[in-house]
Order: sequence, then structure tokens, then C-alpha cells
Amino acid sequence: MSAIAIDIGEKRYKAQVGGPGREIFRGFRLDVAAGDFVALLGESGIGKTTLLNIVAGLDRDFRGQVRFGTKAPRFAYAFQNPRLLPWRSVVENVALPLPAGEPGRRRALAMLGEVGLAELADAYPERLSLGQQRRVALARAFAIEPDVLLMDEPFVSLDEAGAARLRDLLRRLLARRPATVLFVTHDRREAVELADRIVVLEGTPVRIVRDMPLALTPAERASPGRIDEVRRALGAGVEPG
Ligand SMILES: Nc1ncnc2c1ncn2[C@@H]1O[C@H](COP(=O)(O)OP(=O)(O)OP(=O)(O)O)[C@@H](O)[C@H]1O
Repeated sequence: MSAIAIDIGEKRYKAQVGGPGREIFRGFRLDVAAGDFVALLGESGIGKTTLLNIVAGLDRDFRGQVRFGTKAPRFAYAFQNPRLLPWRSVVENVALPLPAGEPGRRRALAMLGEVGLAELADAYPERLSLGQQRRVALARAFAIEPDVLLMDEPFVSLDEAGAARLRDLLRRLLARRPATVLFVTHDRREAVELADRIVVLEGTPVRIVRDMPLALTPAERASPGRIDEVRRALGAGVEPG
């Protein structure tokens, strides 16, 4: 059975004043196997965030259903903006989804150690670079050992070296705590480096125009030639990455 079975009969946003509104999904289906890392590529404004919100249960204003392979799966959601609470220390931010008290704090500290930020545990988010804030967001996401990890362009606006370090970190975290991942990106290279499957979305309402499994070794994922090959196979229609 799939870890996530998405079946959206219809999702539309109402127009601000009168008008027919905008239909984002009609008859959209996507099944994701347990433990798969699926990269979702598609132009800006097409509906990728809407899809993640529907899967997360944050948006219930649609016709259809999302079913999960496990009962009551644990979700973690990592956004483009790390969304740390500025009035809480780094360790308190990581401990937010955990039960209050000492065990939660210890677990948060251990997660910070894993993402290489143990020494900043008592700092406040404003002191951190964007890359460090995103590490904290990853620590918070993995602290609950999620079954389903939803990521919405979590590494955008970093320089290439910073983004590469975060991709590495994500791979390591997933190796220790496997999860089923839906990862939105505009960057095909990022998709090739991380994903087991790349799904390209297009149009209004959204349809799947490419659905490509990627069984690559780590060396192949890092090979510029192989990355170019997959990028070409994905075709036009997605912003260059
Ligand atoms: N609450 C809302 N009310 C009305 N329209 C909305 C709402 N949220 C999103 N939209 C519109 O729905 C469309 C899909 O938005 P969504 O954020 O899902 O796209 P996206 O593919 O994630 O875009 P991006 O890549 O730019 O983040 C957009 O045209 C957006 O303007």
C-alpha cells in the first residue's frame, strides 16, 4: 500500500470579488510509496504549496481525500522561511513539537548536535545565518521522527555551497530516520541529487506531465553529466535550476 495516496477531485480558490475563482486541481492523483523521496517540480503559482497543505491537513477546503499507509502518521513540514519563534532560544525552538520537560530538551539538544549547532543551543534565532536557521528547522522537523516529511523549497536563496551542505545534512538525517518525503523545488539539480522520483507539474488545473523514477548511486547523483542528462529528460517548462 502507498504511504500517501492523494486523490483531489477538485480544489479551487474563490475569487476575491465575484468571478469564478481559480481551479487548481481537478481529478488529480498521486500515489507515493513508503520511504520514497519525491521531488515536485513546477512553475511558480501552479499549486505546489497548495498540494503540500492538503497533504498536511492544513487545507481541508477541497473535494477528495488523502489516505496514508500508517494510522495517524507523524508529519513534519519545513518551509522556505524557517519559521523559528524569535522569542525562544534555538533549543526551545527545536523542542517545540516535543513533550515539555527535560527529556524533550535533551532530545532537542541531541538533534542540534546532529545538525552541527550544539554550541548555538541557547542563542536566539536572530543571531543565526539563514543556513543555520534552516539547520534548526531541520532539527525541529526530525525531532519528532516524522513518517511524512513535507518540504517547500527549504534550501532556496542559499549560495551553492550552503545549499549543498544542507542537502548532505538532509540525506544523513533521512538515512538515520527514514521518512516518506514530498519535496517542492524549482531546482532540477537539487531534485536529481536528492529524489528517488521526480514529478513535474504543469497547467491549470495541474496535471502531471513527467513522472520519472531515479535509481541513481550517490556518485551518479553528483556527476554533472548525469545531472544534465536527467535535466534534459525532464524537458522544458520548468524554471531552470
Ligand atoms: N488562500 C488563497 N486564496 C486565493 N488564491 C490562492 C490562495 N493561496 C494560493 N492561491 C493561488 O493559488 C495558486 C497556487 O498557489 P501555490 O502557493 O500553491 O503555488 P506554488 O506552485 O506553490 O507557487 P510558488 O512556487 O510560487 O511557491 C496561485 O495562483 C496563488 O496565487
